[in-house]
Amino acid sequence: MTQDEMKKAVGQAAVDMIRSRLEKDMIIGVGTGSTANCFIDALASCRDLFAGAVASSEATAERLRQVGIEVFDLNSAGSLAFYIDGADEFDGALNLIKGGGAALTREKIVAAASKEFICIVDQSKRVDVLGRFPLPIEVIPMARSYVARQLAALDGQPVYREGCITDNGNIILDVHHLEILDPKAFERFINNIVGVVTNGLFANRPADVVLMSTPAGVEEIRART
Ligand SMILES: O=C[C@H](O)[C@H](O)[C@H](O)COP(=O)(O)O
Repeated sequence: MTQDEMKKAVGQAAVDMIRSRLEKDMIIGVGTGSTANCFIDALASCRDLFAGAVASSEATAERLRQVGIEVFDLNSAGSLAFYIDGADEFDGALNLIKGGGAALTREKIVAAASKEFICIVDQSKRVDVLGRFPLPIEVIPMARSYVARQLAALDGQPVYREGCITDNGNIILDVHHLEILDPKAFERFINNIVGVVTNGLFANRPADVVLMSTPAGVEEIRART
């Protein structure tokens, strides 16, 4: 089974998980990336069962509209029933690293506004300790050098993502060579650096459930207690 086939399978599994819980007036949150795109494609078959979606990026909004799903502004949508999105890494507590596609800030906002976060990944995203994937940080452009110096002092190696401007008009620094042993504290610490908009750790709002695609099928993973 190829990675693309695993992404399609987990996109379909997420639709299977929520289909019977959709309601006519319900608005759901939809994430960004290649796995989220597979979810959107599978969701199209249910478009008459719910009102529409809030998108975590301009790219997702466009894809939702293409398959006939109405896109709502979060400010007029209220609380969302579900948020379905991919991730770049997840650990046993369902903490995530996200933002490989530069959509982390809007993703974090939509996740925060959602009652249940269903994360969809293939098995390559599972790690014991977060940090193998460089941690994306969205930064106000004028603060780029200042924030990079603060991050370097943490023993991380910040790398400017050349040519990437987020949907919010900001830049991304990817921090390499981290071993994130306390994701909740690290998320808060990075967010306290002046000039940081947000970082790609989802630890203070982790996923509620991870659907992980493997060649043998899709596993449902809940956090270890
Ligand atoms: O900014 C992008 C998002 O956080 C994505 O959810 C993440 O990068 C995973 O993307 P993919 O499903 O393409 O691996």
